[in-house]
This record gives sequence, C-alpha cells and structure tokens, in this order.
Amino acid sequence: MSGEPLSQKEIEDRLRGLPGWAFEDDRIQRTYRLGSHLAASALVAHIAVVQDELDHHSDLTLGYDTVRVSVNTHSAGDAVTETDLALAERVEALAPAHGAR
Ligand SMILES: C[C@H](O)[C@H](O)[C@H]1CNC2=NC(N)=NC(=O)C2=N1
Repeated sequence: MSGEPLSQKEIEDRLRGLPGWAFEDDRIQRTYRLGSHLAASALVAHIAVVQDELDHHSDLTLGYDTVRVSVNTHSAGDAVTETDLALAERVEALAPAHGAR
C-alpha cells in the first residue's frame, strides 16, 4: 500500500534510482542548485503545482540559488512511504528543465 511506512532497506534500495536523494531523520531529501534566485523560485512554484496534483506536500526551503525538498508522510506517523518516493520521482523529472543540478 502506498500509505504504509517502508523499511530502511526498502527506502535505501529505492533511493539508488534517485541520485542525490538521501534518507535522513525519517525523511527523504535532496537539495538542488539553480542558476539564479528566480530560477530557484520557479522550481518551487512548479513543485507546488505537482504537489497539489498529487495531494502530497514536501517541505520546500528556498535559498538564494538552492531549493531543498524534504518529505515524509504525516498520516503514516511521519515515516517514508511509496507516496514520498512517487513525489521525489516527479520532482526529479521536472527539475532538469529548470537547470537544476
Ligand atoms: C487531506 C490531505 O489529503 C492530507 O492532509 C494530505 C496532504 N498532504 C500531505 N503531505 C504529506 N507530506 N503527508 C501527508 O500525510 C499529507 N496528507
């Protein structure tokens, strides 16, 4: 089920397919670097659209030219679930078009 907590092994196995993402403090997270503050802001806005579509929401931290995406599932007791990995995959798919690395 998408809403059940994944084991540490399941999470680490899945993160091999999501370079740059790490499992820390019961969350999966990645920081992207962009070419400018406006590019970073646009990435935040694009991720927000996808998050509303998925009805699943990460914590997004906007820096000068960085965006940190950090997510777990509140309703699963703040554990990482399949839904978090699905969000990470969506973010990975859209980030390159913003020049994120
Ligand atoms: C009502 C709504 O579906 C819930 O509050 C959703 C919204 N976004 C969410 N986002 C995250 N990260 N965890 C949740 O449990 C969650 N629940």
